[in-house]
Amino acid sequence: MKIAVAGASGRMGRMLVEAIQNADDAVLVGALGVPDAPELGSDAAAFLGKPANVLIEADLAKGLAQAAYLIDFTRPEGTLKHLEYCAAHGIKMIIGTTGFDEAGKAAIAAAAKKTAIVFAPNMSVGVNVTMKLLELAAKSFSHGYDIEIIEAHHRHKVDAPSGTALMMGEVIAAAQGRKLDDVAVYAREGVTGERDPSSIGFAAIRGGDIVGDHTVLFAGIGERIEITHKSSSRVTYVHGSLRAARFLSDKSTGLYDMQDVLGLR
Ligand SMILES: NC(=O)C1=CN([C@@H]2O[C@H](COP(=O)(O)OP(=O)(O)OC[C@H]3O[C@@H](n4cnc5c(N)ncnc54)[C@H](OP(=O)(O)O)[C@@H]3O)[C@@H](O)[C@H]2O)C=CC1
Ligand SMILES: O=C(O)C1=N[C@H](C(=O)O)C[C@H](O)C1
Repeated sequence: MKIAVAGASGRMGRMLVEAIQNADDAVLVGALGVPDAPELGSDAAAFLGKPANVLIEADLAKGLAQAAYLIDFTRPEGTLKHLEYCAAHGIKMIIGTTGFDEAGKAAIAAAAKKTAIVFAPNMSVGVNVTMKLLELAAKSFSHGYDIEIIEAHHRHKVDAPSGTALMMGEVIAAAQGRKLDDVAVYAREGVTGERDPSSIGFAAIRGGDIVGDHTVLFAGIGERIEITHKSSSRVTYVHGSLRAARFLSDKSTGLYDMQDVLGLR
């Protein structure tokens, strides 16, 4: 697989570069960075002490010249720019970026008519299996249980709630025949009044180097159930991304997520 990495000097980008360098079935053929970034023009694998002979480029035509796949963990505005180029040139995309608005998600769906895309807020096997547990729990606890989603991430994360927490909310709401937009409560402050029993609440914690923790609390009278996933390393997202690229190898168009990749649908 001829893969380019966007955000090549970011937390996920670097780990992806390293994993591709170590994979038998993948080769790094491109690396993207933002204009004016100090890393531009340097070797994407320089931090490993073993060059990949691939320079970090801001020009998409240069950075993606040989790419069949782009793995993108950047920011919504960056991903959407890359998306336009990839759709026009038939480059398959694995999108891990979070924080898209509805228009951004619609643009990804439209681009998937021209190229094949895996778009998922969490590439780890564990989180995606947890989604199935949540579906089951949500059906069983649809009455009499208050639902709260608590997530914790490192101090550098810029979006809240996390994409994973939002997906958990969507999965739970759908399992209960509801729409997350109608029931989500994203913040509480001051005299809030009693909890609306139909709501799904969110709380976001930011601090230190927390990789990514998610807990869903089903709080009833006399008992509470907590379903928790904790990431201790980004390596699970990296492995999931490469698995997603392999999944796309025989697809030319279409929008998929990690439930499709892992056969969990
Ligand atoms: N789906 C999943 O499994 C996971 C998703 N994520 C998501 O991936 C994204 C990146 O996370 P992380 O690696 O921690 O973040 P980092 O900030 O470490 O890396 C982001 C990279 O993208 C670059 N970038 C920033 N803005 C733009 C832009 N407008 N256009 C192009 N490139 C840009 C940054 O360059 P510079 O530093 O020069 O600004 C940096 O290299 C986040 O949205 C996060 O939520 C993270 C982990 C797992
Ligand atoms: O920004 C991160 O770090 C992460 N972002 C993703 C999200 O928003 O859900 C996935 C993971 O939790 C790490």
